Formats: sequence, C-alpha cells, structure tokens
Amino acid sequence: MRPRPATAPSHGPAGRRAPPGLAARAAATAALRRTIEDGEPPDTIIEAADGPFAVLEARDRALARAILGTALRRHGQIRDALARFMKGRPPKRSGPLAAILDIAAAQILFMDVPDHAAVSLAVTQAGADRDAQHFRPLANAVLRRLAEAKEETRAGQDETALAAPAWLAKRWRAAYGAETAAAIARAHLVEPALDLSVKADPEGWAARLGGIVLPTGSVRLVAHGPIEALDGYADGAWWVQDAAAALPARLIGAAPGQTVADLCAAPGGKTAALAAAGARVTAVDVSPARLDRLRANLARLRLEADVVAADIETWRPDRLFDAVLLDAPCTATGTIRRHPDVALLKRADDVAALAALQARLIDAAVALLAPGGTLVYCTCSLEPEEGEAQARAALGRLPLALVPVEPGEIGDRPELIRDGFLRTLPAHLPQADARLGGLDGFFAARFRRL
Ligand SMILES: C[S@@+](CC[C@H](N)C(=O)[O-])C[C@H]1O[C@@H](n2cnc3c(N)ncnc32)[C@H](O)[C@@H]1O
Repeated sequence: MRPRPATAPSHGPAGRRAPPGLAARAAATAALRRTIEDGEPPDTIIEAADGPFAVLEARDRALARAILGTALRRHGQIRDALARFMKGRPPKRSGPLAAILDIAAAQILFMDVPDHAAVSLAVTQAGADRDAQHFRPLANAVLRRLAEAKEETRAGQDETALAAPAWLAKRWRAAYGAETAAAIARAHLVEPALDLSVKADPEGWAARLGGIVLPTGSVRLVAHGPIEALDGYADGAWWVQDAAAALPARLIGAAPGQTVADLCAAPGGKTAALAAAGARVTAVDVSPARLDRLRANLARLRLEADVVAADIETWRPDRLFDAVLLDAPCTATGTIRRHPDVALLKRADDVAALAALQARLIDAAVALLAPGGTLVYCTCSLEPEEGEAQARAALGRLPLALVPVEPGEIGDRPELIRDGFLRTLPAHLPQADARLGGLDGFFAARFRRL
C-alpha cells in the first residue's frame, strides 16, 4: 500500500502555525484517498498507529472521523453536486484534489461547519500539495459556488437514487422490489446506533446505559462516548454486535455441553454468544491477527473457547461436532450502514467470486458435522447469491434438510423470515427516531445433517 502523506503541513509558510481545523481536514482527506484509491478500509486507517489520524488530538480525531464518514456515506450526492459546478473530474495529475473537494463538499452540504472555513481550509490544503497547488483557483471557485447554491443543489437531488451505486441498486430491486430497494438505500444514509449483546438482563443494561431493548433482545444506544468507557465494558457484561448479527448464533439452539464449531469465527461475536449459552465452542479462523482480537474479547467477557488458526477448507479435526456455525466471508453489502465504503469499493465480480468460495466452505462445514447435527450458514450480504441461492444449492448438493426459522426464535418478528430463512434488511425495525431503527442485512439458513 502506498503511504499517503497528510495533505497539509502542521505549520504554514514562514513557520506560522497551521489554521485551526486544518489537521482534521488533512487527515480526513488522506484517509478518503487511501480508501477510494487504494481500497483500504477506513477503520484500519483510523486505528493505525502510523496513520493520518494518529497525530490528531481527541477533538480533531472525532471531527475528522465525522467528516470522513459523511464523505463516504454521502459520496453519490457529493460527486453529483460537485459535477454541477465543474466540467469533468479533476485531472489525473492533481494529487489529492479530488479528495480535498469531496471532504470540503461533505462539510458544506451535510455538516454544521461554517462554509467559509470548509472552503478556505480546502484551498489551503490544495496550496500545500505539489500536484494540487495549480488547482487552488479551481477549488476556490467550485467550492464557493457550491456553498452559495447548496440549498437548491440538495433540493434538486434524488437522495435515494444517489445513495447506492447503480449496480447495487439494480440488484436490490431485482431481489426485493423497487419499494424495499429504495428503503434499503435510504436506511444507508442514517448512521446506525450502537448495538450490544448482553449476557443477561437487557432491560437493566438498557436503563443503565440510556438505551432501548429491541424486540430481538439486543440493547441499542444512540449517544455514547468511547465504548471502553461505557458501564459494563470492563466487567465483560456485553459485547458490541449488530442486532441482526446476534440472530444466527441463536438459531444453533446451543445447550450446555453441546460441541459447536464456529467457523470463520473472528473477532468472535458469535463465539461469545455460543459460549455464553454453555456450549463447548471451537472457534476457527484463518487470520491470526483477527484471532488475537477474538481471544481478547473472550478474555474480557470471561468466556472460553478452543481457538484454532486454520483454513477451514483444509482443517481436519479428529472428531465431528454436534453443531456448526459458518459465518462465511462475503461482500458485506448488508453492513453498508456501518461501513459505507463497502458500497464504493465492491464490484459486481466480487459477488460471484465470493459465492464460489462460500459453496466450498459449506461443503467443508458439512464434513465436520455429526449426522443429525445442526448447521447454520450465514452472511452479512444482501445479495441472494450469497444467501438464498447459496442455501438452495446446498440443499440440492449435500445431505441436508432445511429446518425453518420460527418467529419465536427471533423476537416474534415474522417479517425477518422469508421461505424459512432469516433475512434481515437495513430498513427493518423502523423507529420514530430513525437513528434507533434499522438492522444490518443478514442472511441465515439452518439445516439438519441427514
Ligand atoms: C464475517 S467474518 C466473521 C465474523 C465472526 N463470525 C463474528 O461474528 O465476529 C469472516 C471471517 O472469515 C475468516 N475466513 C475467511 N476465509 C476463511 C477460511 N478459508 N478459513 C477460515 N476462516 C476464514 C476471515 O478471517 C474473517 O475473520
């Protein structure tokens, strides 16, 4: 991965201190470039000890994170708005210019930041870069015109149509119908709440943390500071997990003493649920770094599992399991609310490549299962090839019978079940306060091995 410098020095010409707010914009710009041009996940960039966010103070860090998040979540609208005020895209050899414009437009159009600050900091950023400096007048003119016309520009946009890339919107229309596809795209514009899976007493934890209990049993919070500072974190009373992601492990029906292989387990959200239910869990993942996070999570939660670093396509343990949970790698289009970069970085080809891998992993999972045992296959994808079609193909190919999901297992929400499969959508569980609504898009199918 090419290192990308921040696009502005901390000191201006003649040693003058950089204007306030410049460091946050520079970090957000560098991170946006690395995400869009190099395909690096923003969370990795934000957390990196040598990354552009590492030099920021806490307040600037929060601001940079918010600007970056807005620039990714609203990318379609931002690019559409900029195109109204400039001919063509920034030229190839203009360095960070495109990202500088995106970051400034995110603030002008969607954030409570004075327009003049967003414009002048963007112009300063452009001036500080060898390749972008020739385009300072262009940046200045485009952003000023955007700021002057921002209300009309936003009013003239079809927010829903611009919320998803055309190829994904087309797929969702085909899979779910036009109305639901539009609702999915709109749900992606809302920053999701924080969902917690609690070991016990969801009502008590919701009251203590100022959240609500969802019908499916997760606790949901809107306003929160650092997660580590929340009551119950250090004591291991709960773990962070989208409410939809909490459902597949429940379908195993784990009981004390039952042996369960949790395949593709890291960072361990589902391992924790299975272990908390008393199962003897073997957590398998190919990534040692992600398994370190799984071990740390289990240690904090005071839960136990055997942890195995292996590729499940070739892993051959000397016993069969009572149950297997396979949370397969996927396009993750069901997590766009939490990771808006997914909508920008995934390509149509990825769906077929991952579906082929998932089929091989299902074959491997079935080979680990005792006759009569339970298999739950799940993905956090909205694409039928990674969900419904994958499950139907497995039924045709392997010694499996479908065990339909019952509403009572998932908080009495029949709308989350289609044809016996669990199918959650970002537009599900709507709430009057939109920030409290929505679910990640998950698919899960449960089978019995014949
Ligand atoms: C969707 S994530 C799993 C999330 C996890 N189940 C949880 O609930 O926290 C997919 C995982 O699959 C792992 N993975 C991908 N291919 C694998 C393989 N062939 N064998 C084992 N693990 C694999 C990745 O390292 C990644 O951690």
